[in-house]
Amino acid sequence: MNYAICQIALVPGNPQANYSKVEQWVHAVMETEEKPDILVLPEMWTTGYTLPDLPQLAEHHLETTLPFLQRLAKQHSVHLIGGSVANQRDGGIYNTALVVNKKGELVYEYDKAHLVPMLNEPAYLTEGRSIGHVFELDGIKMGVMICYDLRFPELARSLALEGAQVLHIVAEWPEARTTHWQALQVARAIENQCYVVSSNVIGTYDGVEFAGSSMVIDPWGDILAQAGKDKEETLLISLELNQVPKVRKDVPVFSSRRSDLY
Ligand SMILES: NC(=O)CCC(=O)C(=O)O
Repeated sequence: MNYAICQIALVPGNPQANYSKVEQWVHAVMETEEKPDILVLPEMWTTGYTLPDLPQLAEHHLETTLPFLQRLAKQHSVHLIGGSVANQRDGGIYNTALVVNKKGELVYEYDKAHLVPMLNEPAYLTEGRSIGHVFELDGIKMGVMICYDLRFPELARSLALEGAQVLHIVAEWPEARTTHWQALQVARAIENQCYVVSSNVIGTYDGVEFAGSSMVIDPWGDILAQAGKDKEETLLISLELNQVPKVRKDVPVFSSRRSDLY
């Protein structure tokens, strides 16, 4: 399964500029020889972290991003892990991840369950009311977690128990905690024996510098690819999904679990 992972600098508070950047990126990446099957976008990529302005900037019920991604998915026949966007609904603003398959169908939608206090999300956003579940693309079970969710092993484990072979992390993770960003992703890959694929942003907003360092980690915990910390970049990589059952057989963590104890 060929992946293209997007690491960009967002234009804060300017959805039109970000749609245009992402559209150009999609067209460019679909012209590469790798012909990706799946593209991955970062967190809150339409607006960036302009939280106080979200009542004016956030779309309603994914009314702009969903048709935008559906059009690109169909045009290029590519699956889109569409990052997340600020999404107004039911009187709140959610940080909502969305996945669109290559036919342009919305196959998954998830509201960030763990809002990040260090970026003041709880003051402006509404937390999701359910944990994520797996979805399927080309018959492969997968999951999405949004940035701070990475710190909660319960979510990753629950997705793995549902059969996820790939966990996607869509993020705007700050540079100040780069050590955690890397270590937690490697940990989630090792403990769940699955691929971890992340898309983070670069640049600075409101005094917060973002870490870049988007990553791909295999089910053994080896880092297969990692972007730089301060430049826009695309990671192009092919995942060997048969590695997942192989690692799970060699180190049979799932059958050693004591679900009678916890
Ligand atoms: N956007 C985020 O959720 C950032 C998470 C973060 O800063 C952290 O976990 O540290």
